[in-house]
Amino acid sequence: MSLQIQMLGTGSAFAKTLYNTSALVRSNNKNILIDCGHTTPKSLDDIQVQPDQIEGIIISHIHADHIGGLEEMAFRLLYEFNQKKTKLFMTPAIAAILWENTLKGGMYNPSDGFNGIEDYFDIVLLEESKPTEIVPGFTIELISTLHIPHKPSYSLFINEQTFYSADTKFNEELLIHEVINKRNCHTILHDCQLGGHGAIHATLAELLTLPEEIQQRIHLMHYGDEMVNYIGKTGKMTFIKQHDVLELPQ
Ligand SMILES: Nc1ccn([C@@H]2O[C@@H]3COP(=O)(O)O[C@H]3[C@H]2O)c(=O)n1
Ligand SMILES: [Zn+2]
Ligand SMILES: [Zn+2]
Repeated sequence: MSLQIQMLGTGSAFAKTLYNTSALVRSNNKNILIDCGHTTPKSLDDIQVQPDQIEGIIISHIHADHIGGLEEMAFRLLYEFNQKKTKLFMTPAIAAILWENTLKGGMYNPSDGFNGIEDYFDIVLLEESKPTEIVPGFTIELISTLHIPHKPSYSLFINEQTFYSADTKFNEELLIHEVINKRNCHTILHDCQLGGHGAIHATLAELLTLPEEIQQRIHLMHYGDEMVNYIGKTGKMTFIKQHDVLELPQ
């Protein structure tokens, strides 16, 4: 048994030199994506992983840097890979809006029988806050986060031991009580806005207020192109880079 996470991108929504923040989790030879932004298919191609090698995609929320690559993935599976489908793992709240609010514009094609999201993907609904083994050895729990008010968005616990924030405002209570005290996560992948104030993301200044023993567990992701100016200024936290691989505890 092994569990690895490889960052496909570590960039913010508007980064131009970094791919969108998303990750490839490998569990016992099954590949699962965490999010699929508009640059994710290119990043997968860089590491020579093809769409038909992806078992499924977990959706954290429906901003384009997290779901903008879904149309390409589905169309390539359909037209280049012999009508294969991949799974989409998401909560009912995301499922209720993903097709109508986003995918339908490009993918609605009734004359060929493509009327809805289930014509392109195998939908797997996940209950919020309920750990679910989605492939052998890989359990996720989706936790509602503070991102855009009234828009569903989720962080993930992986096997109750790793925290992947996706996009969220700084939430000290969640980090201390749920991530550290309750689950004692030793690996934390956290979004990081390098400057400005934290309207919808955790800022570096906010993350730096955490105790050092928590900071040393944190790998920063979802940062801007100006990251190079911040090397050495992140306390005990480190930047994870695109295509870096971490072995995760099981
Ligand atoms: N209230 C908001 C809403 C959005 N944004 C920017 O738009 C991006 C959408 O993707 P993201 O990765 O959530 O980051 C958001 C902000 O850059 C923002 O800066 N403020
Ligand atoms: Zn984002
Ligand atoms: Zn977002």
